[in-house]
Amino acid sequence: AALAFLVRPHPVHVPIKGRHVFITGGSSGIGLALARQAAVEGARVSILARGAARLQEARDGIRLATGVEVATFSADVRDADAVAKALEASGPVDVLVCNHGVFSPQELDKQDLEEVRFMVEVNLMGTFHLIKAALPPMKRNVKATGLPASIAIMSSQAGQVGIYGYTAYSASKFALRGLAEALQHELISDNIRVSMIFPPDTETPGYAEEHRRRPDVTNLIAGSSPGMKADDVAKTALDGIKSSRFIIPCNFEGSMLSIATAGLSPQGSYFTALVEVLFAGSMRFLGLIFQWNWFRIIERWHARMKNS
Ligand SMILES: NC(=O)C1=CN([C@@H]2O[C@H](COP(=O)(O)OP(=O)(O)OC[C@H]3O[C@@H](n4cnc5c(N)ncnc54)[C@H](OP(=O)(O)O)[C@@H]3O)[C@@H](O)[C@H]2O)C=CC1
Ligand SMILES: CCCCCCCCCCCCCCCC(=O)[C@@H](N)CO
Repeated sequence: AALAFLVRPHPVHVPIKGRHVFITGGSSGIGLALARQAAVEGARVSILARGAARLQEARDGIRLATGVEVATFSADVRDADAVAKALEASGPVDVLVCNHGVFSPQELDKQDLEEVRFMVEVNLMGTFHLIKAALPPMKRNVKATGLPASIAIMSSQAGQVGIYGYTAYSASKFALRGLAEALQHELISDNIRVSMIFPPDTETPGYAEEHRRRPDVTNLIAGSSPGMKADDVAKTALDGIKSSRFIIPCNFEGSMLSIATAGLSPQGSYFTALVEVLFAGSMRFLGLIFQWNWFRIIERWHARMKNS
């Protein structure tokens, strides 16, 4: 009962029908699935990415599948001015989904510093650029309509646990956690909710590309969490955003991982808060078992490399 009183912020329903949903990385993978599903649910959808050709293909594909015309904006999220211009042109956003992301897995010792900078610039700074540009009109729109708005950030399970091969990627995704938790404090009085989505490996063009170069150890560790289809991640993400959930896990392992890494994140659901409190200890214990297994994988892998 104490928890029912404590949980903050109280959940609200964030409607998307008839509202402006702006999705970055909407020309491929999870972002494209999100755009398609938001269109089906009657949202006015805008998608942003760099490549105009893939944006056009995405737009045609969504029109074919749903009859809905999405707006497309070609910009690199690393360019704050280009992002500001795109958001100016798109009009006030009710649900901003910062889904864009790049990932080049490699041991840091072997990785180019330029690749590290690239992931941090796109995944972290790109998200700052989007939020900075979207906030003023979003606040005005919430005041005018009285409806809650949402800023959703696409993280990853590698944004909840750092694993071999993902030093820069995990760093960029962990940083987004700090951004999201602080941002929710700053925006709660404006009736703007913040959500983070934590998918496992997901079948997308980006993942297909990544899989070609990902270290075997990373494949083995990431394999601890069963992969998902982009449509399923998108559905889970949209449901969580509409329910103003702060932490949105995508599979069962992700739910356990979210309990093990709940930290002091906001929790609006009394039931989830109860589960977090009851299972914190055992999830930590399970986490230790996963780390025991991962270090065993790493040891055996290096032993094999030495002998070969
Ligand atoms: N696939 C997976 O296994 C998982 C993915 N994620 C996260 O989900 C998100 C989407 O991943 P996924 O669908 O696989 O990615 P894809 O590589 O399939 O698509 C990435 C999208 O982001 C756009 N994008 C990339 N860089 C920029 C940039 N600098 N500026 C603007 N747009 C950009 C791409 O378009 P363009 O290149 O034309 O700019 C494309 O639309 C990422 O944040 C990723 O970290 C999380 C967990 C698992
Ligand atoms: C209580 C303990 C339970 C723990 C079980 C879960 C273990 C998760 C292992 C890490 C998975 C990393 C996936 C990265 C996906 C990704 O982001 C890349 N494909 C690039 O996009």
